[in-house]
Amino acid sequence: MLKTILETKKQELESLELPPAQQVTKRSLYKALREPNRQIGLIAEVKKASPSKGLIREDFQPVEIALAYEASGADAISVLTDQQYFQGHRDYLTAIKKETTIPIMRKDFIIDEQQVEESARIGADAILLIAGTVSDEDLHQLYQSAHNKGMECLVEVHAADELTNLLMVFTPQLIGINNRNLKTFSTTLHQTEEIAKGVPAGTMFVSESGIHTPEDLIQVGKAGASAVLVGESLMRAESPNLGIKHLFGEK
Ligand SMILES: O=C(O)c1ccccc1NCC(=O)[C@H](O)[C@H](O)COP(=O)(O)O
Repeated sequence: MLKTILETKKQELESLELPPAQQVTKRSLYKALREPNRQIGLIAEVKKASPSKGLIREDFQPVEIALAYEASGADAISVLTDQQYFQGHRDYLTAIKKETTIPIMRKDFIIDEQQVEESARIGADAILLIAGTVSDEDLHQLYQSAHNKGMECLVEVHAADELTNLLMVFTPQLIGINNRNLKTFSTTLHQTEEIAKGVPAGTMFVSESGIHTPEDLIQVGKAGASAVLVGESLMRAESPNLGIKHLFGEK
């Protein structure tokens, strides 16, 4: 699936039109996750659909969802901007940025410098970079470019060897461990437990995907996760607020 998505991204790049730059202040994702509202930080994801689950939330009002996430104590928001596979849009991120006060991360498949510039122009405070989508050297270039434009990065890995190879090139300030197998779409939190062993001491990491319950939070927290990135379980909840309360075991 990842290969298919990347082929689509390359085609989209051929006709990418950069938007005018938004005059916005940058908010620090790193700072927000160093000082989370709860014992473990939450990046709440605005996610209408996905390749693994199809349509997740029919009543999809991205700004209202983001505002409810913020009001419920999320430390940051992840916004899917891929249209073809997730029914996202870059305009959702711009609109959410204007109405919120917490860091907004662009969740897309960023493989080219033009997409980094586009991310800055639409108002992203941070971008997701995914190991294995480009060479680790090119990933480092994109990482440095994002920082030069005032943005931060969540650098995501899906396997222990991916992390080992990445760390031979650079050490990201924030690492994401994705529990989802992008070939089978299955998720297991054992991914976090295993890959976390290779995260350098002092480097924050986020456990992503397949997180639904307070027990899941405890499990990845014990593995050392500073934060979690959660989409589906919050988007399927009756309301984002109730979804977050359920996730943290709050009344
Ligand atoms: O979610 C998918 O089906 C998917 C398929 C292929 C590549 C990426 C995919 N998801 C992106 C993500 O990493 C998740 O949206 C994010 O970690 C939240 O996961 P979840 O809480 O399980 O919705």
